[in-house]
Amino acid sequence: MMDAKGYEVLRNPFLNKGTGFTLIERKALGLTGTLPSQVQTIDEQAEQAYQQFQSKTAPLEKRIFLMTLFNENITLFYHLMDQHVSEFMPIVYDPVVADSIEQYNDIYTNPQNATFLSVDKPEDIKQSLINAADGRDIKLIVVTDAEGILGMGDWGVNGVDIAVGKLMVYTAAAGIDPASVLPISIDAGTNNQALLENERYLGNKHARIAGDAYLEFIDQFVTAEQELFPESLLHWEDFGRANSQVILDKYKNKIATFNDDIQGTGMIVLAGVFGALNISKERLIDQTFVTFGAGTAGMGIVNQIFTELQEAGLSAKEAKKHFYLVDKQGLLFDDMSDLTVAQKPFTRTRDEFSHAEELTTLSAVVKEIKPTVLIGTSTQPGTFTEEIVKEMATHTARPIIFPLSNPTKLAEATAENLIKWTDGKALVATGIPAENVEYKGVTYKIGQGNNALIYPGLGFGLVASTAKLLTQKTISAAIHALGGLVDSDQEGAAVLPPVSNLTEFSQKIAEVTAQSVVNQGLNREKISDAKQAVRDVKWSANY
Ligand SMILES: NC(=O)c1ccc[n+]([C@@H]2O[C@H](COP(=O)([O-])OP(=O)(O)OC[C@H]3O[C@@H](n4cnc5c(N)ncnc54)[C@H](O)[C@@H]3O)[C@@H](O)[C@H]2O)c1
Ligand SMILES: O=C(O)C[C@H](O)C(=O)O
Ligand SMILES: [Mn+2]
Repeated sequence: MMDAKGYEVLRNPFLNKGTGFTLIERKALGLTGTLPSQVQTIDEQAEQAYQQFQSKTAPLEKRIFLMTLFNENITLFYHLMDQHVSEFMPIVYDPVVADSIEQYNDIYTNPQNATFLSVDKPEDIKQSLINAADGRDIKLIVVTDAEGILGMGDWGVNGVDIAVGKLMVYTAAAGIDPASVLPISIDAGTNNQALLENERYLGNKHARIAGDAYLEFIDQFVTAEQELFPESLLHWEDFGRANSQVILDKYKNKIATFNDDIQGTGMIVLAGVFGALNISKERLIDQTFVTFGAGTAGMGIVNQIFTELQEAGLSAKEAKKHFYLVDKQGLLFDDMSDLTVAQKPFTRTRDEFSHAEELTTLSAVVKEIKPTVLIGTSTQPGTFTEEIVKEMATHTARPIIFPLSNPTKLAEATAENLIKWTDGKALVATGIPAENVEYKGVTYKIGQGNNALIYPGLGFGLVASTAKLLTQKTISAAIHALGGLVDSDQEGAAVLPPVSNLTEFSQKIAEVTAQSVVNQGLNREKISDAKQAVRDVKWSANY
């Protein structure tokens, strides 16, 4: 790749600078005459590209423009994104990434250097990874099988865009070298009937392969991936409820890996709860949690808070009493036959209640339990109703309410309604970005309770410190790094720091993560100064 010449250089987005090539470079690379005579600085190029970006009105058009730019000139793309992080995040990532996944077949363009692995061709795994890496030294992989894309269900091969989007946030937020990353789609088939019937669908046109055959394919993938990129971090994204925890448990003590929906979400939500408690001046051990939607994310959140309650001195038995899980069945009881492995330890018994059989709705549970914290990862829009929220607010001075389901159309409530219904008392975080809420003369800032606020720093810290494993100790350290970054005394303060500071706090999370890895002796390479190690590998988007 480094010896590329002429159009090979211009067509390689990792190498291309377009009109940014100096005359000397043009001569050396055989580009003389292939570009107009003026040489532009990257800022001049960025200004022109931004103007073009702004001329598009539809969010999906904006996204297509940015993806085309990415495919042409990666350095310029990130230089521009650096200047407009808060504006670009919702376009390259959630929520607009959801539109691009839904319309993938119709707007298909060059797949951003992604790897496509087919469950029908296990023999191709290794060569596919080699082809897509194209000689690059891969340090970070985001892989999805797209069975649970955000809250939208199964999107088959279209889901590759979430892996691409997550990686773009990694580089924009934490500064991981884009040449060292690889997005991967595992095409295990799809159970999305509309896709199967769509003539333009680009993935395997058969039902999802499940069970042992599926897990065997995953294992072949992990083996090949580890063999080819032994120092890489493997990030799992948007797998289905039945597989996500199983896969994580299988590999978490063997390789550097994490599941973003389970662990990343657990981390950001606990950080948000801490932020809220800083404002209300209350203690974690005094909270009662109702989680609505006890799936991958919901149980990741419960487990993270459960761990923290024990850190705070509670026994496992005492800590469990703080949780009430609500899923499709209503409150989850130990006698139910359709519980997941993750749910089982946190169920309740019917004899705890005088009318257990009535606790089949969120409304009934909130009335009965009087929670202080309500978390939504249910994929069910509008389910945090005015009645439920007002009921909660009558028993709790500062109710903590996080409607986290993505994308926008699936959120359990809007921040604005939560502030109004509780007369400004609710401490709110939402999954997607939310505007400030003006209410009775106070400006309420709304934190974004999205794992994107934490996984880039965490992952980059692991890569920079050449971590062999991710431990609970490191996870806790990273969560606490995010605390104390919000001015909680200001009226209407947010529970999490703003996305406009994403690069700043991702750096801090990365440093704390790297330090924790080194403290535990989990680094592969010798590292004398963890902070310096993070600075050393940080990539910046300049020529
Ligand atoms: N903000 C974030 O950082 C973040 C992170 C991860 C997931 N999420 C969002 O959380 C949602 C869930 O994601 P997941 O990966 O956990 O999916 P999942 O499928 O694993 O879990 C969803 C759960 O909701 C339950 N559910 C469905 N209908 C319900 C109903 N009517 N009442 C109660 N429960 C119901 C399902 O049975 C399941 O247990 C998605 O919308 C996703 O976008 C947000
Ligand atoms: O992708 C996001 O916006 C967050 C999260 O990973 C999700 O699945 O919703
Ligand atoms: Mn996700």
